[in-house]
Amino acid sequence: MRFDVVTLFPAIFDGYLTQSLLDKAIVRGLVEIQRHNLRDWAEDTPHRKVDDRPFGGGPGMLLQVEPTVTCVRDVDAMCDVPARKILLTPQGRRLDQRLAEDLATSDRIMLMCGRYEGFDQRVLDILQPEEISIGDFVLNGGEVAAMTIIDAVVRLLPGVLGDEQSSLDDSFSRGNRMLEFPQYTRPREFEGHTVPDVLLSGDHAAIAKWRAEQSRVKTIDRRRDLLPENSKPNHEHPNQRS
Ligand SMILES: Nc1cc(-c2ccc3ccn(Cc4ccc(CN5CCCC5)cc4)c3c2)n[nH]1
Repeated sequence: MRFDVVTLFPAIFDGYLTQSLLDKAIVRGLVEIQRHNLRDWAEDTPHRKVDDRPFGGGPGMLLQVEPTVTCVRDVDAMCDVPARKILLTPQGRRLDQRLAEDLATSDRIMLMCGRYEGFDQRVLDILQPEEISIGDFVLNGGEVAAMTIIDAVVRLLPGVLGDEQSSLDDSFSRGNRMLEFPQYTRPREFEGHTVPDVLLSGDHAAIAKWRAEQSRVKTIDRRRDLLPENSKPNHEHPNQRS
């Protein structure tokens, strides 16, 4: 899979791209991440301006339609595979595991990271990107949201996580909607806190039963909304794919 990230701050991704899981996946050719600095498509030099004040007044600045549309079209044309265009915004469809699984089926994804007060509306009207939010809070730009999407998607790609780390039985994966059971490792006792005996018993049926019960109790306590009897569809954003 290839990600193309359009951003004013490509350096924000430096540390993230060298972290082990992603670095290994890139090295193994399972994923490719290309960054594109929107400022390289600015019309006028030397200021390389890509933002301007909103018509009608209001706070802050907006990213202008001309450099953005030109940039996205040029980036899209850099590779034969057309990119699934995603614009990060607080107003988008909420990212959840189902959407991450859907994104993981794409061959190429372009992540459009805005800054300031966002993009001129005509960027959305012309390019018709899918709009995705990572939660009901306002970040300072799209880059952290873009990294979140990359993180959630890359781990789902075949071969990225070793079999022993499979994402198959994550909470939320493949329709699983229960919270995780408590997990323990050595030592068996720490400051008087011990490991539940059942986990040391070697009785795999009893362990599975205990874990299922722990998940159920935790889910009822913290996220009743996840229980099958309470589930409701994730209302898709009007311009979202099905
Ligand atoms: N899930 C999620 C995604 C983002 C996100 C993504 C991209 C950008 C680009 C710029 N911003 C900052 C920003 C500032 C102001 C407004 C508009 N105002 C907010 C409250 C009243 C009107 C919107 C946005 C982003 C934020 N945040 N949270």
